Amino acid sequence: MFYIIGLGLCDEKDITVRGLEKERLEAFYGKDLILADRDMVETESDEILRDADKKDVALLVIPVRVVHNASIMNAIGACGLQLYNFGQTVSLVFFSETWKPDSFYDRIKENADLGMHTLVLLDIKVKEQSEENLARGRKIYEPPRYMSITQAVSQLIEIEELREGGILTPDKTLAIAMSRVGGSEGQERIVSGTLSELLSQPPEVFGEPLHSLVIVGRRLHHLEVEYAETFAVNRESWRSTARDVYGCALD
Ligand SMILES: C[S@@+](CC[C@H](N)C(=O)[O-])C[C@H]1O[C@@H](n2cnc3c(N)ncnc32)[C@H](O)[C@@H]1O
Repeated sequence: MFYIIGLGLCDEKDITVRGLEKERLEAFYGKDLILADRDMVETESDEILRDADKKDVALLVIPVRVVHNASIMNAIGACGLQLYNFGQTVSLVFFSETWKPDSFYDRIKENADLGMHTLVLLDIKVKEQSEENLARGRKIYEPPRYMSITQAVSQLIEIEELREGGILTPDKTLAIAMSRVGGSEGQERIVSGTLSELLSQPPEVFGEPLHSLVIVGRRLHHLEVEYAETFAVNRESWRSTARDVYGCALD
């Protein structure tokens, strides 16, 4: 008996299918298992059925319901900045000697021109193969790497120096570093300051990965300043930058 399992997403090469392991499915349904994604079931199942002996084939569709997850895209509101005032989210990838993609800068600039905050997601490298292992087809993976806040801020400043758009000025641009937002007791860290203040902090200040960074936009309400001030490296400079550089009306 052949079974065609129709799921929203699945990949015959990958043993994990939406949390169901192929082996477990096989143990349950028997060895002759064909995994098919929904499109395949809809468009190619006839072909699969033709290939097999029709009387021995059953199409089994497992109903899937999407449960929407919590996301950093809204959890970021924990920093005190108004979610309505965020612009486009950007991703910052690990720079190498030869590869320094900087298109994120244009997006931050577009947000900055509208006075909007920018959520910067930091690169993570998990289950990466070295070029050699990849070329030789060896399934040996490098240790996981997570971009730190210090590295992210350095990369932002490096590109600012190249592009000179005046949007990521070390002593004048406010930012909020966040890690393990929504994590269990004592894991979440939120640290606010100018880019140069964040850059001068020792790594332990930012806690364990995952990390994200928010670049504060000019459309800054005094309540946002006051809330995020509770996380400031230096409350006085946080307030004075918000007042003098961002033009925020503070007492
Ligand atoms: C590839 S993105 C995936 C985002 C995920 N799909 C979500 O919506 O939360 C991974 C990046 O999101 C950010 N991130 C995810 N969870 C986070 C958390 N709890 N705290 C801080 N940053 C987080 C980090 O920048 C991390 O490197």
